[in-house]
Amino acid sequence: MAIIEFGEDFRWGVATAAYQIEGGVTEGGRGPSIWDTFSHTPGKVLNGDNGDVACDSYHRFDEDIRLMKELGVDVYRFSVSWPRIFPNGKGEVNQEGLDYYHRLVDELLANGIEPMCTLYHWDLPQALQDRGGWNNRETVEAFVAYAELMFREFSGKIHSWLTINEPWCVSFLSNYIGAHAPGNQDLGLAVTISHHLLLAHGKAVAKFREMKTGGKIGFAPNVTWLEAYSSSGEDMEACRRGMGWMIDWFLDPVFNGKYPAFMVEWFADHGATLAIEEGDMEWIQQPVDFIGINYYESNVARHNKDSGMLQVEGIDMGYKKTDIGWYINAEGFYKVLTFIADKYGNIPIYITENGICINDGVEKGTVDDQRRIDYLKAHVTAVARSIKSGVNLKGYITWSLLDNFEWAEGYSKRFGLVHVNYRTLERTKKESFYWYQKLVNNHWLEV
Ligand SMILES: CCOCCOc1ccc(-c2cn(C[C@@H]3NC[C@@H](O)[C@H]3O)nn2)cc1
Repeated sequence: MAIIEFGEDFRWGVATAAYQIEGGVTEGGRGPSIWDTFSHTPGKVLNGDNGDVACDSYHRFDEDIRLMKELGVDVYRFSVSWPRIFPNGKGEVNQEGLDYYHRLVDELLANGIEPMCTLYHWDLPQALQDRGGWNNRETVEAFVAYAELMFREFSGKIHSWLTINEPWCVSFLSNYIGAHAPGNQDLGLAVTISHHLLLAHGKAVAKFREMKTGGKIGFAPNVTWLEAYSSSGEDMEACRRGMGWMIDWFLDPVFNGKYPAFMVEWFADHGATLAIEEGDMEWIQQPVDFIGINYYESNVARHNKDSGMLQVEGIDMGYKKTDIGWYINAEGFYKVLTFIADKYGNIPIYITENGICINDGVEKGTVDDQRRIDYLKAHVTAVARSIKSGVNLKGYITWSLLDNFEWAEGYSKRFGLVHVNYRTLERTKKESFYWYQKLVNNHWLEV
């Protein structure tokens, strides 16, 4: 057995998101979001599931925080439901919504847990969607106004902020592939939305700097690693396109002030062009303090002209799969982290999401999720390897504390260290909870 060690200043956490855990969708003055609309549209979410109740964390966050305290985590990454703060997306502020998040944050601080706040984790106020949503530049300004209010309201309490979670999912998964809310399938629309998301991010960062409220701010792209099936140019280029879509398209503008030319050209060849206005790129490249990286899977891929818009075909190499069908490949985690550090300079990185869907149920009062322990062990080891290789990694936040509403998969897919019975809302600690507790408190693990 080998011992993998982490420094005492390396931070450990758990992550959730508002629409996936809160419930209480008509309580406390909350307005509807696009995920309320989408989940209540027949056929959009598996089994017709929705977030109306979810884990009922709107009423049970004290219990959730007791679990975090028992884990011993340093950080809780949660998201704020924009329509709880601005029920109509902008204009009138809902004080009950602010009060709820003050109670949550105060309880975290009272338990010595640092709040890391994601401002946008996909639950756009429906009122803004009715006016074009992220396709409308008005939504960019509404996001900045929302961010400004949150920075001011929680100044002194929240010191770590993330603007946008997984902009690839918000733009391309939700408006080109169409699997997530609002479910459009238009590449041009998705490309425009990706630009507006980056603009919203950059303008919010600029507002954060202007307000001088203290703390750090970043954003949380989701990434993957695609290993080329062969050393042929076409296979290597296919993998660059696949990763360029998720990584370079979002990080190049923020860190280098321009979109990757090879992707701009590829999208243009498919009828999707960027409408960049004067000053946009200057807003987008506002320096961030850190970047959140969300990683789940990687694969082997090759060129296939008949394989979708990108002409990238994944190859089943026989890697073990999770219960949501994603490949398990911790080597890809190490490779993508070193790739990002090499390409974008050694910006401080938090892993803001990494975890596995394992649907094991409760037996004899526990969940023997050894496969989750194996996944976490391998991926935390990849994090340690990255640190030893010079990647400026500051912390690891696992997805997720609780089983929760996994978007279009509904409640069928379980990512939590804690099992949730969606009928009784009873929380049950899984074996992985105790494994993570030991890692978090020891700062080392045996592999
Ligand atoms: C080509 C067709 O593809 C159809 C589905 O394609 C995807 C891709 C990616 C995802 C996805 C889900 N998650 C986990 C979440 N991250 C944020 C947090 O809320 C977690 O619940 N990350 N990525 C889902 C579906």
